[in-house]
Amino acid sequence: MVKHFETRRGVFRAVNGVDVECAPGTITALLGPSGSGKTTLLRLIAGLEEPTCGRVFFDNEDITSLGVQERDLGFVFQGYALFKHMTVAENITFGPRMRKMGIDLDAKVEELLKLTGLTGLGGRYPPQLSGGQKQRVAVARALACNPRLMLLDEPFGALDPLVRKSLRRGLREIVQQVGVTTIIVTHDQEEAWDLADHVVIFNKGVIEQRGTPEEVAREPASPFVMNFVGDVNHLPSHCQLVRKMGFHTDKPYVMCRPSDLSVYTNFEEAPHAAPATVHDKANVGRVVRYYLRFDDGVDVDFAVSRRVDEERYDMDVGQRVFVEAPPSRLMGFDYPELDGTAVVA
Ligand SMILES: Nc1ncnc2c1ncn2[C@@H]1O[C@H](COP(=O)(O)OP(=O)(O)OP(=O)(O)O)[C@@H](O)[C@H]1O
Repeated sequence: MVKHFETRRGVFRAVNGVDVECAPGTITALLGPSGSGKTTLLRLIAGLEEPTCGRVFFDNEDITSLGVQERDLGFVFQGYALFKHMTVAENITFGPRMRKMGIDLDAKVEELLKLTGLTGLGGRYPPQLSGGQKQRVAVARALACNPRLMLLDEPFGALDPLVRKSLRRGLREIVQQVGVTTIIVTHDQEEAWDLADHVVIFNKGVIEQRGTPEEVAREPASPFVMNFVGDVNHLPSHCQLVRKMGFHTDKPYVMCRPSDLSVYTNFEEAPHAAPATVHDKANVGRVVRYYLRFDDGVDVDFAVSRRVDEERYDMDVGQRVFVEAPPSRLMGFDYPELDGTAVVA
């Protein structure tokens, strides 16, 4: 799929040759920085945007020339786009009524209210609902026509973190029960990781990596993905730690995850480790975060759960420590490789 936009500054390559396949009944998350082309791809799949070139298939059926209404899709938009002057039940049955589906509408409403945990709220109007309830109405409405594919664009954007978390779990259960193939656009990694069977990492209109959340987290395919997915330390590649670990790269910097560091409090335990001093310590919720400063002045973050900290570390500011990082978990990079800013040509 390719989508170029003509702009006053030149041709904007919003989607620049991507190929995505979604297995039936699974959730695929399109994840990437702002402007990387996720929403544009969703709109191309939906038929809301015409491709510069490329095709969309449902199984072997080419649906590229079908209009939005003919594609059998369910949408959940960022702001939900509920009809304020209609009740929840009327919102849910809007699609089936328009399409004259000839189904038992009351039964459908009851089924979808139950599925989305909204039983009893069918008579309310959207302004009488909480943000989370509105979001669930939007999901119920998207499912009302038994779509072949459900598309969600930042569906939890406007909600507070706790509500988002519980709705995510709810959405996953709903998708599993209904078995509808789902594509969700998000820039929130936690959301993608919690929800998706597959994640597709976008950058500048192309795919940097795709795989299960575990695969992408364990084996990032590029510095961009490693930096985008999870915490990383950036170190000069000639620093003490990198040299002591015997890691060689022709790039000027090296990345390593705080969780991949091994920290020892006795020199005897790790005679080949790089010596450092605990420079600062912060309790962040259930995590204890240490800031370690190597003798060459380079700093790294090291984070452990509070439980592990109590059992194993409990280090004090000023304490000497000895740090190792497995070379297989280090990655050389240069800053331009991390840049997610889109290109105008
Ligand atoms: N109609 C258009 N004309 C010109 N440029 C467009 C048009 N639609 C989208 N773009 C540009 O294409 C790029 C990709 O946009 P898109 O909305 O797909 O990104 P995104 O990854 O979904 O980002 P976000 O997370 O911010 O929504 C953006 O820089 C956007 O400005």
